[in-house]
Order: sequence, then structure tokens, then C-alpha cells
Amino acid sequence: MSDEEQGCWSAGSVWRGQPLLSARLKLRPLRADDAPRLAELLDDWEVVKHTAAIPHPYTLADGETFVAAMEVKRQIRKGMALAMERSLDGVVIGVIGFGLETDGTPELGWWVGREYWGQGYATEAARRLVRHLFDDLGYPSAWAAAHPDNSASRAVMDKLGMVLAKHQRIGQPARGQSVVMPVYTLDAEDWGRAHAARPTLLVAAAALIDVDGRVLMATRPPGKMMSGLWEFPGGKVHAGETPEAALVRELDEELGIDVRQSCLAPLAFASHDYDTFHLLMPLYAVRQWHGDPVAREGQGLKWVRPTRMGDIPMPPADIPLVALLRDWL
Ligand SMILES: Nc1nc2c([nH]c(=O)n2[C@@H]2O[C@H](COP(=O)(O)OP(=O)(O)OP(=O)(O)O)[C@@H](O)[C@H]2O)c(=O)[nH]1
Repeated sequence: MSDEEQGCWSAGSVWRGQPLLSARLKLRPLRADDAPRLAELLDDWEVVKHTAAIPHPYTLADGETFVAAMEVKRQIRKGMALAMERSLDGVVIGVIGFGLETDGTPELGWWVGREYWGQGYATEAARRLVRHLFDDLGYPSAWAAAHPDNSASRAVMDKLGMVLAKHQRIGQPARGQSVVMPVYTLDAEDWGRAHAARPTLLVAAAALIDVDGRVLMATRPPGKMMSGLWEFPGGKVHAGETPEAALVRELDEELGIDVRQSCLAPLAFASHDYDTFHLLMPLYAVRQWHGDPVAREGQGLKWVRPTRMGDIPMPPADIPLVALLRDWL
């Protein structure tokens, strides 16, 4: 039996092509078939004007050349470009990556297609990549430079906890010029201290199981983090509440069903490190309740066979629970 079948997992690494999951994104190495999408998103002066090496106008051939060059870099472990693929719909919205050219310290870089600005995607991707670079790959620091007019990138660096180290003249070969830019650095120890201060969130969730062995899944409502992804009904455990009492309350509030605490059978738990909190989520199996579940909070609802759960986009914390449910039901 493989490690994975026995419940073990290895950290893996982007060097080996392993994707990184964040709340809403899958970060995975660029592929040849991403080139048309890169050409679509990057043929936009507003997106590329502050970058150093992205040509303008940008053609399909530019996309193909870039993807091929980054694949060589990944193989010789000199750098990496990861597509930011939205888990909800598989749409590529931008690219994040790092290079090791200067002194072996990762230099971070990213861009996001204009349609997707202002939604926190760059910060989410950068947080996830930095965690991988420090926690899994063991780099002691990382750095990034931002064009002086690029306030959006500087805001991302601030949120990551990067600090201004110096100003340096940096070439922008695609613009035929060089610019004095602020250079920001992030120290792994400082980042580790800040990351360790994130809260642990206790959330109770239910796998409601019908007579056909299907499980009720609900979409996260619009406006909430990870909206549109399919999750198990449930919610945060309030101060002074037990997880069971919280779940009875949540199932009433969200679905209008009446469940007795004695009908909640502990089944499994998710323990997942989101970048801004650690989620601990007991999952209870529920086979008996009163009332028909109705979407009281604008969420979508559907009954899903455990064998089909892998086909619907879910929060990353829930993915390990799918295999457990499949084996158990
Ligand atoms: N209920 C539920 N929450 C989940 C699942 N997976 C998962 O990562 N979570 C996370 O656990 C937290 C649940 O909190 P919640 O549903 O009570 O709260 P919320 O974010 O909707 O906001 P709220 O404070 O307005 O209720 C969210 O951050 C949610 O993304 C799941 O399968 N079910």
C-alpha cells in the first residue's frame, strides 16, 4: 500500500510540479497550453507597464517562449512560474513565481489580469508561495522590487510583512530603460513569528447523509471568503458552545432543519493551515433530522454521491475528507 493510501502525505514541492493550494487558488507550474491565456491577459499595457521583462504588445509566441523558458528554469531549479488557477472554475487569472538568479535568494514576482484586480488574489498567492519557500524549501529570506509607481504590488508586500531594504537601479529590458526601485525583503524568522500568531478557528460541520448514501453540500454564499466553493454545512463554534451545540444551531440557521445532538456521530476532522488562520473542523455524520433542508442564506444546495465529490470545487481543507467519506459510505 502506498503512503497516500495509508493516510500519509509528503510535503512535495513546486520543483517536482506539485501544486500549492490556497483558499481560492491552485498554484501550479505553467503548461504549454497556458500560452493563449497568457497572451490574452498580458496584451494589456496597464498590466505590464511596471514589469521589467514582459513585452508589449504581447503575442501568442511570447507566451509560448515564456512557458518553455520557465519550464527549463524549473528543471534546472533556477526559478519557477506558477499559474494562479481559480479553484472555482479552473480559470487562470495571473502568474506568480520566483527566480534564484541573483544570489540564490528567491526573488518574488507576480501579475494579475486586469479583470481580477482588487480581489486579494495577489496577496493570497504570495502568502501561499512564501509559506512554501520558507516552510517546505527552507529558504531563509526572499526579496522583491517594485516599480515606484506600482502601489498595488507595494500593498501586497506590506501585507506579506516585507520591509524596505534599499533602493537599487534595476533594468527593465522590455522597456529599454532602468529605474531606481525600492527593494523589499522578508526574513523567514520574522515571517514565522507573525505566521505563528494566527488564530485557530474551530468550526463544526455536518455530512448529512440521505437514504441513497448521498451527502448534502452547500455553496459558500456570495460575499464570503471562498464564495461559490462547495462545503459541508456548519459554522464557527461560538465562545462557551460545544461543537455539537454549534452544529445544531447552524443547521437550523442555514438549512431550517432540526437535529438532535444525539444524532451527531463524530466521523472525521479537517485540520488545515489557511494563511490567515488554522482551521480545526470536526465533521459529524448525520442520518436523522426533522424538516427538509432549504437554503436559508442564499447558498446553493445539492446532494452528491461521495464518488462524485472530487468533481466539485471545494475549500482545500475539505479535500482530504472526500477520500474518507468515499471509503466510509
Ligand atoms: N461550514 C464549513 N466551513 C468550512 C468548510 N471548509 C472550510 O474551509 N470552512 C471554513 O471554515 C470557516 C467557517 O466559518 P463560517 O461558515 O461560520 O463563517 P463565514 O466565513 O461564513 O463567516 P461568518 O462569520 O459571517 O459566519 C470559513 O472560513 C470556511 O471557509 C466546510 O466544509 N464547512
